[in-house]
Amino acid sequence: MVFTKEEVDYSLYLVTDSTMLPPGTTLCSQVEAGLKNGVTLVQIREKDIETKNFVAEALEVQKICKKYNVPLIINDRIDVAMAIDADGVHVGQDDMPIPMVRKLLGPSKILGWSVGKPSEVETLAKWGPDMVDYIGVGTLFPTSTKKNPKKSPMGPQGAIAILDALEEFKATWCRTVGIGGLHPDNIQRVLCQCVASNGKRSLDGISLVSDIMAAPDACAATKRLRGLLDATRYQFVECELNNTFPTTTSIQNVISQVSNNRPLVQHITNKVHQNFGANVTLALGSSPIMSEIESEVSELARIPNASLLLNTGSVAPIEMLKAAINAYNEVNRPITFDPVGYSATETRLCLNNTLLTYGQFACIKGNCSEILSLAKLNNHKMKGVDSSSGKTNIDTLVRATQIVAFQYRTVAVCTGEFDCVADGTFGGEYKLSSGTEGITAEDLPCVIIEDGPIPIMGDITASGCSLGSTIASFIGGLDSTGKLFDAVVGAVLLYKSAGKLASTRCQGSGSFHVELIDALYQLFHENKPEKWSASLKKF
Ligand SMILES: Cc1nc(C(=O)O)sc1CCOP(=O)(O)O
Ligand SMILES: C=C1C=NC(C(F)(F)F)=NC1=N
Repeated sequence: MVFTKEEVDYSLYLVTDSTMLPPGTTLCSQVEAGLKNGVTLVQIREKDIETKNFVAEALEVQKICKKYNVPLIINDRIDVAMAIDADGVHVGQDDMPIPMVRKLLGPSKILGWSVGKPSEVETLAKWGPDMVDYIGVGTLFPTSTKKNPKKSPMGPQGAIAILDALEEFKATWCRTVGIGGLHPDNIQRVLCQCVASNGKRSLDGISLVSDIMAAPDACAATKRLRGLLDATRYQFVECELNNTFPTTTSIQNVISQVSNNRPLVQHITNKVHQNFGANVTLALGSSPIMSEIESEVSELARIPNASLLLNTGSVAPIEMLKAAINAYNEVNRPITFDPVGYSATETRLCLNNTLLTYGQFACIKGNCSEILSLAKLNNHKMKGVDSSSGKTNIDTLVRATQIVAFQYRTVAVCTGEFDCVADGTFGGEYKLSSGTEGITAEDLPCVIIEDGPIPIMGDITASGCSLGSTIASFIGGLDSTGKLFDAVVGAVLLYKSAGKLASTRCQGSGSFHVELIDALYQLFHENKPEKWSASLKKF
């Protein structure tokens, strides 16, 4: 049977490996279990195997694929592919050059290429639509399946760059599958985040090896993967993600919910912020815990209304930070991420990028420099960890906030004299292939919160960090009907209003600290947002 290229379903692409089979299973039994439960494309990949055995194995697998009417791709071995009349071939960058492979295979066979950087996309685009039919985009996450990996994990943000290159070089025919360390805990995040910046395409599927080949129950493993692919929503928090414009009433409801639910706000943060952050959290009727103990993080995440504030000024070891992200993502409890000094040093850039690759955040909050850097609109390094002194115009700040919200599928906050809040969650919706159907970052809902300059805000420690505590409290305190965007906007509006109020009452930076806590306490417990001084307007 010959498959026309248009009808190939790339959604769940199994790549085999006979070196990781659990006891009692065979290569064929694992492949068949996959095909029975939703695998849509199979690739035989054997690194060190005698050709005779490879051919025998390929013929066996081919027979099973025919039974399920699924195409069979051979990795690297074009001779074997031709010998058994397989449906296609997959080659890597160091294998036989694509034009030669195409010449041997003929025009109707499926030809796949491993792609790890935009320049390789430019090359395939130049070859045109008769050459590469699909690309394996990776390595997304660390994996032990591929030996001597030459590529370091690119994460979803790296995949976005590849998708952008396909759009830039107009390789519209080319399909894409993500690969490398894909498992149920990161697949929906990948499907959500890996969208081209023009919104016109997302991954056409995922490709994996060990999640199925090493599974003692390959049927169950495949069913789980199929379920994640067929879902249309990635609900990474328990509250509502659909966006409506926040009103004083909806913000009042948020505060009532926080008051009633008294969220546990776990702070993993820098030493300077700890004490003040805990007091801000208490002023907001919430319960702070400053724990950096890896072994208790799963327990804390399971406490009702738990909420994590991850402020990367913390010196906690990266493994502990990863464990915390995992623990909260696993139970759909919110994480507020504050990439302090995002790109001020190589160390911080690497740490923050790793963490951003590693988890899904309900909110990413930063100052102008941090958000501009995250949005790659700030090509020079940040000056220290304080927000940049240079004035950036509001349009640029809004765009940067929207880009961060879009690319990380989160509610992004950019703080400064004007605070911007943009909602990039799309209600948690995602689609294979068609991305956000053309909706781009600049289409995202964005609000601006202002109350005039409050210069003294910059004269105390942890004022920015404590907005993080406020956001984490508000998100953590939501009921399942509460809306994420309302909570974040409400937190920023309250914090700005309290800052202004405290600045009118204080005698200097020392009393400002105290007045700020009092103002937060009073405005929170009074819960009359219509009286707050800060203004909220739609961008
Ligand atoms: C075959 C392969 N190619 C990769 C690439 O990055 O090109 S990563 C990889 C192995 C993926 O295995 P697992 O799903 O077990 O992580
Ligand atoms: C190295 C590889 C990278 N990607 C893919 C696939 F996902 F199938 F495209 N297969 C490989 N063998």
